[in-house]
Amino acid sequence: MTIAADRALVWIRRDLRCNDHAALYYALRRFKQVYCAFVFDTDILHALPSKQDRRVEFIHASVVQLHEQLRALGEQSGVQGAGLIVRYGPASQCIVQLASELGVQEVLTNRDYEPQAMARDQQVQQALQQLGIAFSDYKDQVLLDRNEVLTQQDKPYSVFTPYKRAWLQKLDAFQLTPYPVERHAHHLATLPAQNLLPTLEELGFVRTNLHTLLLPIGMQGAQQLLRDFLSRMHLYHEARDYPGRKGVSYLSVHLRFGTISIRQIAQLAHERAAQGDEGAQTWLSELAWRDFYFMILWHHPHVVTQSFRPEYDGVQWDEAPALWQAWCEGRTGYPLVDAAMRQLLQTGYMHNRLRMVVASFLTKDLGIDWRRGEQFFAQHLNDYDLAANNGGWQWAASTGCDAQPWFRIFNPITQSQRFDPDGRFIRRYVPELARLPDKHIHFPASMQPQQLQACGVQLGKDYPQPIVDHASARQRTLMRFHFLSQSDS
Ligand SMILES: Cc1cc2nc3c(=O)[nH]c(=O)nc-3n(C[C@H](O)[C@H](O)[C@H](O)COP(=O)(O)OP(=O)(O)OC[C@H]3O[C@@H](n4cnc5c(N)ncnc54)[C@H](O)[C@@H]3O)c2cc1C
Repeated sequence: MTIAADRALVWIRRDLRCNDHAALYYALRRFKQVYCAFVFDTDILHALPSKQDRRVEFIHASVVQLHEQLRALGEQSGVQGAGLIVRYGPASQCIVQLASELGVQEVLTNRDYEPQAMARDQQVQQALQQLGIAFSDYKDQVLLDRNEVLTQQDKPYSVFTPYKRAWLQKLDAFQLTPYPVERHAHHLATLPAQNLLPTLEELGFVRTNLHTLLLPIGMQGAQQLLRDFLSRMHLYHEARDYPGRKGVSYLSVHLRFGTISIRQIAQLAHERAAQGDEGAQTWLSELAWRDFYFMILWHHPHVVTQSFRPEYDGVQWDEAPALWQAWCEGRTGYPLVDAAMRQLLQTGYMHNRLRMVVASFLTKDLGIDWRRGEQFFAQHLNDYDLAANNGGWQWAASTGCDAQPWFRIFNPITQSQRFDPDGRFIRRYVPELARLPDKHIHFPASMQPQQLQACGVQLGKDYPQPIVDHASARQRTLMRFHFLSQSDS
């Protein structure tokens, strides 16, 4: 193929890898010299509520790793001194300035679907245009893009099952073929002499407990997790709902920051699913949910602040500051809810079943607006992703597309009995209940004080009394949502 142009800049954002990378591949194929850059965006960093943030640390470590990977990739193809240019400042300005300094003809990047990021990209595109520099973006974050799976009337789907059916039909080998970046790596450019990577401290952040968690970082870490998951993917459909078991992939943070390619993992699942592997089939469905929520966010950006279904904005939520505080701190008196919230606070991760349980508990047992819970998750989840988080919260609160019906209310005790039957997960995060028998660990308030005492627990002192009575809370929720019964019937 003929190479027409001279230089390009690949702007890396939530795609912190150099294998199977759409924008990098197209840049290397079309340009003689390709630079890669990442900006620690102060517009995002300054808005974070704490200077101790596992995500910033994860990104920082992954950026350092990516720099090394790019350098090695260049060396394998005879290019010395390749790597990642790292800048700190408002991304929209830094990228334009860098593109101008390097004298590139085009900035290439992978497409983002969040409204704020799209506005930023538009601003960058306009600024570059004034300098005569082109801007292009590529599908990389998702398997099928916002307009690739539409109904027969060319409309976006709002129900998951038919979406998934159409999604699976479209998901052919072509969509899953990896981009062979390595083949064109001889077009990586040697970096300008001054290229220093800032330390985490220089970015104004301090270390968290990230290194103590079982969370390998960067491209290498993602592949390590994938290898582990591949050995048990066939059991996923049976094991995925039990937080006490190692049933899920734990890849979400890597998908969030693009340290792993969605095509790579989907291809592996697709091959196994085609051979009838039920675990792989179920896992592939979860990847479809991911695309589904990206698609919903893009077509319906109002979901960021409002209910997907406008009539649900009429629900009157409670302020309930004491209940809110107890939920945030994992002190509700419902052990599974408390264990889940403590897992989130201690590790930045929460199992999917538990996300559903605590979101239901906040909205339907405590009557608190889903947006507050969504924000709390946004602050604490390592894998926080606007599309999936908003989709998950609106599903649990019944305000979303294809959501849980409003009259279906999770019982936090039976959920616990069903999905953590021997209390293994509860015991890990609520150690004060460790000595309770399996039968009672799901709801200590049902035990006699003497029984509790024999297990070393005094309710109200060692562990809280339940902050609400589930049966009464359920009735209040049915009343709260009742005005919708006309429109739903
Ligand atoms: C209230 C609520 C909030 C959520 N917030 C987020 C969030 O901020 N970021 C996020 O990535 N996921 C979110 N999810 C979806 C899901 O809980 C996580 O993706 C999953 O728990 C991550 O763990 P895993 O990688 O081991 O998942 P696995 O079970 O191994 O699934 C593999 C991948 O599929 C995708 N996936 C799985 N379930 C969903 C789903 N329901 N919606 C969208 N994608 C899915 C994720 O990318 C996940 O990594 C939320 C769910 C709920 C109910």
